[in-house]
Amino acid sequence: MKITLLGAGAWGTALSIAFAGKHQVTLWSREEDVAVDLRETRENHRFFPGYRLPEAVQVSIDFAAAVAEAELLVVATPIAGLRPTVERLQALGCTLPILWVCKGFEAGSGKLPHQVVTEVLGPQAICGALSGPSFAEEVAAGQPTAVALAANDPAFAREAARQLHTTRLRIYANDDLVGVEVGGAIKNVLAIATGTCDGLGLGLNSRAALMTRGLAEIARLGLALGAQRETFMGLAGMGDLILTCTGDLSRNRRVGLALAENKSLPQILEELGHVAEGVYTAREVDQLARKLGVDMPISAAVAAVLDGRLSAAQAVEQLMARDPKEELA
Ligand SMILES: NC(=O)c1ccc[n+]([C@@H]2O[C@H](COP(=O)([O-])OP(=O)(O)OC[C@H]3O[C@@H](n4cnc5c(N)ncnc54)[C@H](O)[C@@H]3O)[C@@H](O)[C@H]2O)c1
Ligand SMILES: O=P(O)(O)OC[C@H](O)CO
Repeated sequence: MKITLLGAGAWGTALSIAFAGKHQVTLWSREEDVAVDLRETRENHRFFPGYRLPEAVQVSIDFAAAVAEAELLVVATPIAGLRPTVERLQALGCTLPILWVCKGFEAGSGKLPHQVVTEVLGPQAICGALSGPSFAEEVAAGQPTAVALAANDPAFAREAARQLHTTRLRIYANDDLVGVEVGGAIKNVLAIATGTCDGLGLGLNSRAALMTRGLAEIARLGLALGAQRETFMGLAGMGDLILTCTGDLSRNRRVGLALAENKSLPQILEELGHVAEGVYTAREVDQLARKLGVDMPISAAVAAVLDGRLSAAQAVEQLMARDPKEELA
């Protein structure tokens, strides 16, 4: 299959390496210097140093040409880049099936990726999300990984999962697009919480409590948005939550660790050099939860710390000072 990846950050570059063994891959970069680097050195020194791009991967900065030669598009920008990217596709009259790999609620609108895509391209667009526990570095290195693929068309989800599946990257089709997107979005907020907790030295009990009660928050908001509870026990829910909350490769976890050192958010993001989606999604989740009347105290605390309304230590005290409640309420 001819696949064009739109976005040459860490994840787009890693996926182009993973897909290249089985498919004809084009990697489109919006930054010309990244494309030149990739062509000349076969390495993305800016976003993904240390991993070699196979010779077979074509590198392009020509958006229209990269789209024209594809049978499947994979949008690999952060969620902030999803709307502008699909608007460019719409302007080209593109009717190709589209997958996205970004995780989050769109800043400002609070929309999930599939809502953004169908708002721009219309409900007839065949599209879906590839999500789950997957650090770019490990996927590029060919380490065994399993993720979920959900779409607005279940037959497309199954076929795309079958096509993209390899012996290194297991892809499980899932019919619950909302659940897959919600799990991937909120785990980033909880990874910031867990990183902060670990950075403050609050111990392993705290980490387990945050992850477990965090999963309850994911499920509560997900169910309110129409997701299926079982999805949150799967790869895009608990799987990605475990990975991102405990793995130091996570950018979101590293934001939390740095917040515990009282570094300012601008400094943290500058040092990171990559997107940490939880920083933008925390506020959207907090607002959506309030609007829908869903109790999400951990996500609210993360939003308050990121906005400078609470210190990390104050957020912990506030969470622990809440009234007792029933676990399954
Ligand atoms: N890195 C990972 O391990 C990983 C794994 C799974 C999912 N993801 C998700 O994939 C998405 C991209 O992550 P990444 O690691 O590649 O980020 P990154 O910070 O490494 O790279 C971001 C890329 O997106 C491009 N970009 C940024 N804003 C854009 C815009 N407005 N329009 C077009 N392009 C834009 C940048 O030029 C760059 O190529 C995020 O939503 C992330 O949560 C990342
Ligand atoms: O580095 P993070 O925190 O953006 O996480 C990367 C992936 O989403 C993990 O599945």
